[in-house]
Amino acid sequence: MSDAKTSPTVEASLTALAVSLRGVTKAYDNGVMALGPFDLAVRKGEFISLLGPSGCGKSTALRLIAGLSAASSGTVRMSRHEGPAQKIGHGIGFVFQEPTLMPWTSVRENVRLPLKLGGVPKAEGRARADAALASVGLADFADAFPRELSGGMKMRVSLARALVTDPDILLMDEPFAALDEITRFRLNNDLLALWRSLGKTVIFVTHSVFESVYLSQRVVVMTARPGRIQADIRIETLEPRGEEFRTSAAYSDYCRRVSAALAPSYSGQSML
Ligand SMILES: Nc1ncnc2c1ncn2[C@@H]1O[C@H](COP(=O)(O)OP(=O)(O)OP(=O)(O)O)[C@@H](O)[C@H]1O
Repeated sequence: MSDAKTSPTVEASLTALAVSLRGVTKAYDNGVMALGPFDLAVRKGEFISLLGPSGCGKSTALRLIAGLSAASSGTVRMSRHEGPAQKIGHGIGFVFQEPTLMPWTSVRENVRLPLKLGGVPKAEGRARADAALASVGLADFADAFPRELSGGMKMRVSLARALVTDPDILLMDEPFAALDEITRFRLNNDLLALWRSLGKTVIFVTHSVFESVYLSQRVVVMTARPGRIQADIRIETLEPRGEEFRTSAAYSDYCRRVSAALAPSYSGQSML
């Protein structure tokens, strides 16, 4: 994260950052200007949400951070990985909207996949997969097949697969969007508990104002495409959060503030 000319003070603040995007733009080959210029700094251990209208470039921003796609201009920087120099997955875990599990093999083997691809010996991989499954409440389902699981359980498996490499940063792209509300609330609570216990940096993409306020320490509201920062709202409340936060006046106030910040991003957009 450091430049040769960076001062010690700036260096100290940079090392506390997990991710930094400066003046980042992304134009796709078909000419679509998807993002930017976009600036974002995420501190280590922070939980932030990216919120914005459909097509504003949220997934694009995650893909740039993950290194799955290159920026057209600007800089994307990640913190140095702590631990093994060549960490599997480069210190990043990605959870997509679809669980994308292999239907022909067990839950354990699905979770073990990144370790298998990374050359981790089978016995160690199985033990780590079982530990990751236990962390998402699925210890008893390691031998099950994906078809035997509910939508929420499949998403837990997907989360376990992202955690199994012990990433520093967890990128989540609308992971709970397809789930019913009760399942979503449960997963929200379990994700917060995991975040508190594991201390990962989480960047969470959602369309939901309510979900973003419930989960995040900061809600980053994006403009319509090409996505830029419209507002960056810190959610301050007593931790740990739970159902009493969801029904509190403070929660409603934050939801109103975030909705108001989001409204201009929808102006001129057809609701059809
Ligand atoms: N590979 C690609 N090639 C061309 N255009 C793309 C590509 N991927 C995304 N786009 C376009 O870039 C814009 C931003 O897409 P992106 O998926 O990042 O938005 P999003 O905010 O995540 O949308 P949603 O909330 O609907 O998932 C859209 O107009 C999309 O059509």
